[in-house]
Amino acid sequence: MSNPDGELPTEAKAIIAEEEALLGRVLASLEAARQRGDSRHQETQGLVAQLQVLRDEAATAPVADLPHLLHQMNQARALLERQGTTLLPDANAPYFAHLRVEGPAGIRDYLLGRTSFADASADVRIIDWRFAPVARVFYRYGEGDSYEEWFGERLSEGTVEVRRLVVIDRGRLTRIQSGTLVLARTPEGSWRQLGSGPSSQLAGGSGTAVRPGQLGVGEGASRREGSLDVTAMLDAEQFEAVSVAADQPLLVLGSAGSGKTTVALHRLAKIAFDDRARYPESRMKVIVPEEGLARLSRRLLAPLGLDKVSVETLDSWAAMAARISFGAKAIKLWEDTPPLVAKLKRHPALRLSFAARLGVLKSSVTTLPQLRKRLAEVFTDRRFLEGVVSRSNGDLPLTAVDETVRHTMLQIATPLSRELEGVDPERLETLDGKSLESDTPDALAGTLDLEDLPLLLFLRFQGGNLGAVGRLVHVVLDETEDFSLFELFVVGKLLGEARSCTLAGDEMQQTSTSFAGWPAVLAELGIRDAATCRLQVSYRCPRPVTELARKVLGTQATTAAPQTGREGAPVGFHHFPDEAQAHLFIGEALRDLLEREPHASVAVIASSPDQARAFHRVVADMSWARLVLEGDFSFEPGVDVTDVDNVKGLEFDYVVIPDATARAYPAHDEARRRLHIAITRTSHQLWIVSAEVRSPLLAGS
Ligand SMILES: Nc1ncnc2c1ncn2[C@@H]1O[C@H](COP(=O)(O)OP(=O)(O)OP(=O)(O)O)[C@@H](O)[C@H]1O
Repeated sequence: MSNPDGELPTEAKAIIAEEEALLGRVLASLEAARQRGDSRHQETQGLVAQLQVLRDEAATAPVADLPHLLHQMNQARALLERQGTTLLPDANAPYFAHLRVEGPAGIRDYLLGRTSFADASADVRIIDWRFAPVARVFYRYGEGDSYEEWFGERLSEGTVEVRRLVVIDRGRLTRIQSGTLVLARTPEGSWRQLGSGPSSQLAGGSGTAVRPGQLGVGEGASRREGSLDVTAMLDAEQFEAVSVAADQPLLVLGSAGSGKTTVALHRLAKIAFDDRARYPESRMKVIVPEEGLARLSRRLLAPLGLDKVSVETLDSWAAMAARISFGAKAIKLWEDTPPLVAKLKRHPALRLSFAARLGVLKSSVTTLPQLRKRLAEVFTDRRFLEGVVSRSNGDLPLTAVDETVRHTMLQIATPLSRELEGVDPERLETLDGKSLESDTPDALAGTLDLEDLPLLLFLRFQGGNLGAVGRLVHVVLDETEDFSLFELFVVGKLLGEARSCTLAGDEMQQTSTSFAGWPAVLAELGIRDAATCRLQVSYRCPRPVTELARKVLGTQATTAAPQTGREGAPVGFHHFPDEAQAHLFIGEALRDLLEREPHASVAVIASSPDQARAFHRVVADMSWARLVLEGDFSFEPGVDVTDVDNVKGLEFDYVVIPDATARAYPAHDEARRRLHIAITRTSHQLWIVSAEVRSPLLAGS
């Protein structure tokens, strides 16, 4: 539904006029501030003006209100002291929400933004969403609600008169959302009213008018700079979680797309802002399992003002921590550990076996060569490994013992190059110029597996400490269900006694069977009293997608179904006799889609890198097609051809699963979770394509 400007209801026209006038006032006020001097000076002026307003209020306020006003003045003063690096609000997008309250001081308009600014003479108040007490009113109450909030020592009561989300793009108002009323400016400059209802509450909204067999619902037809800022959209439950005291460990649980990453990163922003001295950015860290999510997290942190916080993948973090801890310039790593060996080395059963052997493992041995030797003894000790397998309750097969011993023997063998020391180097090259070791088991000699690093750090800690690895004041672990207990142990030691951390996770998205459960995760980190929040609303996926995702999970769905208010296009199922036909069909559909919707973000999520490569050949010559197998997503419009292991935590307008076959996704718990992850990356429309034998997980769909 859309109305041209002239046909807008009177109420809508009044809202647009009011918001335009407000923005005009803000921009004029900012321009005046800018002209009065450099922005730093003006920020000072803004805060000084704010202080002046508070002081004026204090002069006439009842005695009972004074503590509250003094509290606010103190905070403004603290801001003044630390505002050496803060600037005026960005005139391109100075705020993202408008709140009008009728309270003890009469009617007041507040604008929520990322940098505070006040101009009393122009009646302009931009407040920082992280800091201003009144921001709580915005996040906790709806339009027309009466509110009661403690600001410092004072109970403030009033009514929320206006609560609107706005998008300002390059200094121009482009979107207003007031309850279910959504108004958007067209590229031609007129205003139209978009469909009402919960579907329009997400970025871009979603259409349901899809022709059968056609991919695309119009989301990528034009550029989307004008989408609502998620900071403005945090729901009351999410804001509550963001506001949990910094020294309280917080576990954020929820189904795919419920906003766990959003909450964890906003909490980080709030903690950094509230107490910069205690929580400097340089000593906070975000650790995630995959490169793609690391890149996305960096992109999300930048607008929150946290570009200095380091975001690392588990592997790069462990490699760096090990190098620092052991004072080693480089550690020769083998990144292609056989899957079964990797599974054993990350399994909770190994942690239990280590615990049982700690008496033997505990010693003053702390150097890398010594600990490496100790680890090699463990991984060639069949009796010990059989114990691990039996502790895994059938999760690890007995063949894991042989594989681990064989792999370890090759790693501890003397590298061929050392054995052949003194021999003419030219004679040690093969005909194609490679070294004698490459591509042979000898290449393994002298290497460690990536999975060994947390184990070595664990062992090193038993001997005393972790050496020079820097302490952390707060850490965000995202997709925590994929961290091994050894990794968690090391993180716990780096956090020290304070244990200030945010753990985001969803047990239904574990990609291996090594998840030991949330109590074990907390215990390993040394946390006894975590606050827990379980996010209830699925924001990313429309209803047809969440419903299919639940069905695919089957008995693996361990929690209640999330609420999902958003309708959307039905899931498209397409089956072909053979793979070549399926690929051709998808290729054509993508070409057609990208012609109609050049700004769409699409993922073709295959079950494995080989399958991704196979499909990519079909579209390789298209400028919009990218093969992404190492998490190197660009987040640009176009098609990313990738595999399930790359996409955790990410989202795309359109998702195509090209190989929903019985081979790729058999009736197996791990396959259920993997298919569920691929499915839930969808923001707007999902296609499931299969050839030959269809996956049994889709039976009845
Ligand atoms: N309150 C909200 N209103 C509207 N959109 C929201 C809200 N909270 C989060 N979102 C959006 O929902 C999407 C999913 O959020 P996010 O990635 O944080 O979820 P997640 O739980 O971490 O997902 P996953 O389990 O897949 O990692 C994002 O596009 C985010 O901007």
